[in-house]
Amino acid sequence: MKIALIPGDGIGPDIIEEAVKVIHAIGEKKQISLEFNTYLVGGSAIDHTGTPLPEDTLKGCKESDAVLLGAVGGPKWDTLPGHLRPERGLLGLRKEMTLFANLRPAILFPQLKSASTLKEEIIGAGIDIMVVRELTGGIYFGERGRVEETRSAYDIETYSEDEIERIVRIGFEIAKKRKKKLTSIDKANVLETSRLWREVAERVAKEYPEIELQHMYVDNCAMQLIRNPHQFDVMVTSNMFGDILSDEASMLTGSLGMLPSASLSSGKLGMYEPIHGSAPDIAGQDIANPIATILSAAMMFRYSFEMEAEAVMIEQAVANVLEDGYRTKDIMEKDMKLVGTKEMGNLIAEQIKKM
Ligand SMILES: NC(=O)c1ccc[n+]([C@@H]2O[C@H](COP(=O)([O-])OP(=O)(O)OC[C@H]3O[C@@H](n4cnc5c(N)ncnc54)[C@H](O)[C@@H]3O)[C@@H](O)[C@H]2O)c1
Ligand SMILES: CC(C)[C@H](C(=O)O)[C@@H](O)C(=O)O
Ligand SMILES: [Mg+2]
Repeated sequence: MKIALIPGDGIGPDIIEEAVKVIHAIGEKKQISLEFNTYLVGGSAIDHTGTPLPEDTLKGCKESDAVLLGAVGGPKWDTLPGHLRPERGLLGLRKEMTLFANLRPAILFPQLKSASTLKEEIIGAGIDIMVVRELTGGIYFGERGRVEETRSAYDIETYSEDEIERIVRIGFEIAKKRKKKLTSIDKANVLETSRLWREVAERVAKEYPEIELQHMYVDNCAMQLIRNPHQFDVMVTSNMFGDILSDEASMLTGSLGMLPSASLSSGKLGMYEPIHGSAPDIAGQDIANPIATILSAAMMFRYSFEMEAEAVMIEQAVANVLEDGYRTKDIMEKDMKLVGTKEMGNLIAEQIKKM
């Protein structure tokens, strides 16, 4: 398996190093031959090549079986003009690789029940929501600009019927394998793109009579997620709404440092990335939680390599380490054992070796 690594900026290199340890542990255990190649995207790419998305990165990623990315961005590059921002490198990579479907599972490990922002009586049996975020369209990719005479700026949201249909279908297909409930989130009381989104979702729903489709406005959804997260099984939504709602959902599971993601195309090639950013405030201090990235590696085995047993092995290793009481700072609680980024990675890799 050929894996492209993009450590990126801030805590990116630290968390990728730990995920690589875990992937190696699986490789050794299951005798899988692994080839890693490292590429630049984001701030580090700007520093070395002058552009946030170098050509050889794009080529290398397209020629790999999967891409594992840490995070990009940071204050060092904040004053650069928009087109040179590190984040544009990441957006460009997703677009060039047609990674239109971003799966962001928000799952609460039972060991972290008291780290969740939810009250114990609301958590009940646990949290398991799949956020399906459209990733290559909408306002993040629309026309944008400034009108200097009027000191104004604009960002345009556009969605075509085809773009909506392909992501909504992914939502239905995932719901089919889960609890058969799909919530489509929009702002159809205001936005024309959302009105089209709803029409398309309704049309596609006719092909999935076994799935219960519900529409919800995004503002209400932000509140319902905290009030009663159990009403959700699969959520499907636009690029920007999915970005925001998935960060919100992460706190139900204890920390932003716990949430992985898979960015998928219609083929097997995918990119796997934690949902959090480069966390400049804690970079280089050995305190970042590497679990979101390690769980993203599990998703890589599941979706790009179609190795479900290996994916489950990684998830089980994470659960075992949490069960043994080890915690990074962001999920630390009374009577637990505080460990750093590296130690957490070592513990999870050791669990795999013991399995
Ligand atoms: N996918 C990506 O590469 C990505 C995603 C989001 C933000 N960003 C970029 O990252 C930079 C910082 O953005 P931000 O501060 O708004 O968001 P962030 O996600 O980097 O951090 C938000 C907060 O969560 C904490 N946090 C994040 N990941 C953590 C982890 N693994 N363990 C422990 N704590 C963690 C941070 O310390 C911070 O307090 C910006 O340049 C932003 O554009 C990149
Ligand atoms: C950094 C940014 C471009 C990115 C996004 O908006 O997709 C991030 O917030 C994420 O959630 O992966
Ligand atoms: Mg985000």
